[in-house]
Amino acid sequence: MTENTSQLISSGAGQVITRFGADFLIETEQGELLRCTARRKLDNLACGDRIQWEGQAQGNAAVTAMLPRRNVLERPDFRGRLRPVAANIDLLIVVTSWQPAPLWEMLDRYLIAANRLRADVLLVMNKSDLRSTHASAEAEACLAEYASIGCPILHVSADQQQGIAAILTAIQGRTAIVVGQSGVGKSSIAAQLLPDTDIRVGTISDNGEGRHTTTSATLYRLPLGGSLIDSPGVRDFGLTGMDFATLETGFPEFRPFLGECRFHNCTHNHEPGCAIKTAVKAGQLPPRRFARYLNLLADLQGQ
Ligand SMILES: Nc1nc2c(ncn2[C@@H]2O[C@H](COP(=O)(O)OP(=O)(O)OP(=O)(O)O)[C@@H](O)[C@H]2O)c(=O)[nH]1
Ligand SMILES: [Zn+2]
Repeated sequence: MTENTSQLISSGAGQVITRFGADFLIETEQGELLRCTARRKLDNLACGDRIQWEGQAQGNAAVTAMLPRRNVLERPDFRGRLRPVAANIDLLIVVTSWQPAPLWEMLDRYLIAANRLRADVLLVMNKSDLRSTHASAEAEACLAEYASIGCPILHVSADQQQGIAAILTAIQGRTAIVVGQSGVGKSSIAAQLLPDTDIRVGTISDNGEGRHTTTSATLYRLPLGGSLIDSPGVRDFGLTGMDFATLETGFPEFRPFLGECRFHNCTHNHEPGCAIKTAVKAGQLPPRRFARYLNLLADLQGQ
C-alpha cells in the first residue's frame, strides 16, 4: 500500500480552551491539547466554542468549522464593537458578599442576563465569616427574596476555604462563569476552584513561546467534572442593550401572572388592573425585587 500523507493527517471535533493572538488552544475529543490556527472566516470563535479541526501537512492544525452555539457572552472591544468572549455557558455563578454590601440591582441585572443566555444562576454569598457582623436586617430580607423565587444560594468563605466543595458540586456537568461586583472575592473563589490548572496551560505555551500571559478567557476542567471559563473580562461582564421583553422575562417570578393584566402591553407600573402589582400587594410577589424592577424600568424608559 502506498503511503498517502493525507491519510496520516487526523481530524475531529474539539472545544476552544483559549486564544493566543491569532491561534487557539483547543482540546480534542480524546482530551489532547492542540494549538490551531483558525480559518479567516472563524474570527468570531470564543472560548468554549465547539469546533471541527483538521491536521495540516505542515504547521499548526486548523480549526475548520464552528459548531452551533448554545449561547455567547459578548463585550464591547476598545472600538466599541461587540466581541464574543465565551460561548456555551450553562451556569452564571453570581458572587456577592456582606462587605462590600450587595448591590442588589446589579444582582437583578445578572439574573436578567442569565435568563437571556438561557443559563442557570447560582448565587454565592461569600465572606460568610462577616455575616454576623455586617449583614443588615434589610440585606437579609433582600437575600431571602431570592430564596423565595427559587434562586439557589450558597454561603461560603473563600478566605477560610469553606463551601468551595459545594460550588464544585453545583458546577458538575456544566460550564460555569464567575461574575459579580468588585471586591466580593471572585479571584479568591476562582483560586480555590482552580488550585493547579495554571500549570496545564502554562506547559503548552511554554513551548518556546513563553508563558501563557493572555488575558483571553480560558476554559478549565474541574476535578468533579464540569468546567469554569474565567478571565477578568468575563468576571465583570454586564448587561448591555436591554429591551422591555428582556427585563420582564428576567423576573421569573412574574411568569405565573403575565397575561393576566388588563392591558396586553402592561409595563406593571402605572397601569390599572395590573396583575403583577395586585400580586405584590397581596404578598404573592417579593416587594423589594418589584421596587427594583420599577427602577430598572425607569432606566430603560429614560434610555
Ligand atoms: N473576610 C473575608 N474576606 C475575603 C473572603 N474572600 C475574599 N476576601 C477578601 O476580599 C478582598 C477582595 O477579594 P478578591 O478575590 O480580590 O475580590 P474580587 O471580586 O476578585 O475583586 P475585583 O478584582 O475588584 O473584582 C480580598 O482582600 C480578599 O482577601 C472571605 O471569605 N472572607
Ligand atoms: Zn401589569
